[in-house]
Amino acid sequence: MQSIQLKKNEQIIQQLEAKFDQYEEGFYFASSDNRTVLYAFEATQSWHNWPTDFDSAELIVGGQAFQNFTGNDTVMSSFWFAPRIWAEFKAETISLHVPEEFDWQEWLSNVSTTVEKSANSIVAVDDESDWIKRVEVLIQKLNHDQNLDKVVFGRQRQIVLSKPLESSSLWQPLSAYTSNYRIVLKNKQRYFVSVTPERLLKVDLTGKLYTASLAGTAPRGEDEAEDAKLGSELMHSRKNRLEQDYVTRTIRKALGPYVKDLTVPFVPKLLKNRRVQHLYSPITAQLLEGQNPLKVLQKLHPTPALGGIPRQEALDYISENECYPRGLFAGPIGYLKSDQAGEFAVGIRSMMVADNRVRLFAGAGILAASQAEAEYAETQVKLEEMGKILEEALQND
Ligand SMILES: C=C(O[C@@H]1C=C(C(=O)O)C=C[C@H]1O)C(=O)O
Repeated sequence: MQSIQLKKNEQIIQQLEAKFDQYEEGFYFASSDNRTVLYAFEATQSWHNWPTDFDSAELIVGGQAFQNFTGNDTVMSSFWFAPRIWAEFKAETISLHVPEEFDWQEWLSNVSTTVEKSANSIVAVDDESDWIKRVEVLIQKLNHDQNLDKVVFGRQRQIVLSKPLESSSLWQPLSAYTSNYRIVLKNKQRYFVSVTPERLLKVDLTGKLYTASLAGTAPRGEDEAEDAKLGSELMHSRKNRLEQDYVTRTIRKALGPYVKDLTVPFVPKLLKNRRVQHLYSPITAQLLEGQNPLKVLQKLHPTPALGGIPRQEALDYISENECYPRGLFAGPIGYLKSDQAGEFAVGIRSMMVADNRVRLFAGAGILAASQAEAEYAETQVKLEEMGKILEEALQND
């Protein structure tokens, strides 16, 4: 491999975005703190489960299905790859990693940045109309079953478009979400797209580890006063504080054997997204010598923010009672470098695009004290986050 340093500019960014059309495998990852921006293309090695034996790869990228899905539906199943070509943003430059003897100038310029546009629109929507009923059944069960405390129950909105959605129309709407992760994973003609706020794991070169406990949701207010009121109600809601505390305790326990110097703030803060706000506790620790970030990731996933409590009972409930497999929704998605630095987010506020078919995903943590209608309203707002991106993308298409 060789790495070329280029001065960062709009034209190169557009060329990298346009490369998604040319490759069967592509990955874009921008972190919510905007410290990491990566583009990666073309698999030299790929995995359909947790990656193993990747000693010679400088970088691996991809995502793990929420529960290992064994169907052959690309992107619904786990997909990781070691890229042949990748670009990483630095403060003023872009470092382009390509094979030796590679004509990178020709590669960069060989793109068509003007895609032909023609109107695209939504022609059908299928929205799991019995979801509220199924949540009522779940709430009953949580009230009577001693062996189940929390289940994050998911739903999918399936949309048919009048023509396939072009990846080129996604970049502009995604770029507005600078306080969230922006992630695109392409495998064959399918894209998984996420603007998640949720970090699952970040490990830096010194082995410092960052994760977070995120659960409990309220909408954003129309104005500052209403927003502060909704935030304060969330901070003081017993049900939401309990839900978030479960997540924090489970993360602490899962990390225990692998880290030292674990710190968790005493009380959560509010994490504000465009349409929702959450209870949030950033957690830091130091990875013990000889421990590997992928192993820690496998121990963390799924946290009760996405699965439930107890873990296995909740996972069984999800696979038996949600209408469709989640695929990459709510699974870990990110990258790991050979120097063991890496970052993985949780693939929520997301959609899967397969030609002219789109699935939007959302879920809500259900406890015995939950109200089905309120949980439905919460998932509606969560669906909106990616729904608005889709609407804008259709206008650009
Ligand atoms: C499952 C989702 O969100 C998760 C569930 C939350 C909740 O129940 O309050 C909050 C944040 C996420 O951990 C989603 O957005 O689809």
